[in-house]
Amino acid sequence: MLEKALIKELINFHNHSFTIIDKQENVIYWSDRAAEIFGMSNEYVIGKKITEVFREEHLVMLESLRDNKTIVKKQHKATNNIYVDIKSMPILIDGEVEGAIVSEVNVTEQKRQKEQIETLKNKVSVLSDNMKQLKNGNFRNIIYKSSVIEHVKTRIEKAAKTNANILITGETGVGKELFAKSIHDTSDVSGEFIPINCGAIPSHLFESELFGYEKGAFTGANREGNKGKIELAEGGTLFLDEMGDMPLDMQVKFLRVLQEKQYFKLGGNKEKSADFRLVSATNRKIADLLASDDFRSDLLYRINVVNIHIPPLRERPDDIESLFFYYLYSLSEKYGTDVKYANQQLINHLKAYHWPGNVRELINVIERLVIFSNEEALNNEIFDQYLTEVGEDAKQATLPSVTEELELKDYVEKIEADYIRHVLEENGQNVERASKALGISRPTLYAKVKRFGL
Ligand SMILES: Nc1ncnc2c1ncn2[C@@H]1O[C@H](COP(=O)(O)OP(=O)(O)OP(=O)(O)O)[C@@H](O)[C@H]1O
Repeated sequence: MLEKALIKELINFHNHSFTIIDKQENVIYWSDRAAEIFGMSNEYVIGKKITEVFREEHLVMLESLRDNKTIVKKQHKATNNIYVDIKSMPILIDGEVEGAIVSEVNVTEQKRQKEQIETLKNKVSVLSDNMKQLKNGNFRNIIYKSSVIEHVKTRIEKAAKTNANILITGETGVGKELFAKSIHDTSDVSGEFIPINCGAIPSHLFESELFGYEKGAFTGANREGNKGKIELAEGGTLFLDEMGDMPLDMQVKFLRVLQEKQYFKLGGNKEKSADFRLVSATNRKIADLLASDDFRSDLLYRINVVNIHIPPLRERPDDIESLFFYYLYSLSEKYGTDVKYANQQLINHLKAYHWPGNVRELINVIERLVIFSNEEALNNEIFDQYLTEVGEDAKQATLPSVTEELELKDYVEKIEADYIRHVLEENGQNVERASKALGISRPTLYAKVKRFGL
């Protein structure tokens, strides 16, 4: 009796569980630790076929039983949410396999902590980059890590020193207004930055918005008259956003201002001089503007002396992580919540998505994650749901769409990086298994992971 009790104590002394099956694959021993790890009682498991208790693909001990193999595995997925270090052996009697024994120790928590540490390390590095960025003079509000944006910054610094008219192009939400502001901040001008959104002003009000009006210029006008944006921008920068939407009749009038540097206020008879630096922006392609009947090409040539193109976010995935953590912090502050933990899988998914709405879309997604994640970690499902909502397959690695600015080798590299990221995820970030699935050696995979920053 005492002996039996002692053996039981010994078996449960460490954190290892023990399970024994017989030749018919029935469970004949299930230790207390096994019951603890898997949350299944002795009474429930003993006598059952092991395949009734666990899914066959998770059962290493069947290999020991069927193939007479000893197997030692680190971080084996025992169930959908439990990871164990495992050792499995056949039980031999007179050289015959009569059963199998498996011993497991639960490492789910260690695995979770290791992942958290990895993410925290990434966070710290991204945040320290962002800190450097915040000290980055006139570009401090622009968060980036990519060499693509570094290149844009260099072009802006050169262009801002001249008086040339600048046209910023780029898809919606890439941050054209931020870059316009940085041009203003970098220029040596004393006046203000005056933005005007050409797409948002009804055409009958456009002229008075831009040129201003004198007292009593028209019925309903302000008695004192009004300053137009051109006057407000004196000695500073006039930023015409969505320039492609300027009404045609205004285009003619504005072109005259640019040529003559003079204009009349509405209802005024004294010519005023126009003295501003012009920065315009459009999300239409220059070639489309030139081809269309609703935009004058002579005006386009005038405003596009220097072109600054802001590439879409999908062409600079390095910026996604920096922007993500920057906005995660600022939006958590805005909503008065703790900054929640973001696991690597979420970051990888964010980096793989093609962001047609660019940074604006990313900010909206982060806002959702901050508002609707209830646990201590951000809820990945919120992003999956979002992808479904916008018609994307959440599980599929997304292919970058073709753009004219991308060279073939860069496009191929992006596909390669996306696919490797996808296979790594499918294999629980296990480099050994992923390298086998990809048909490349482990060192080659490591080198690629490092190069693509996966
Ligand atoms: N690199 C960046 N760092 C920080 N915030 C950014 C960055 N790029 C864009 N944003 C933010 O993304 C949002 C959208 O930017 P913005 O309005 O400048 O886009 P846009 O290119 O002018 O778009 P649209 O063509 O639709 O007007 C803004 O809140 C802006 O502050």
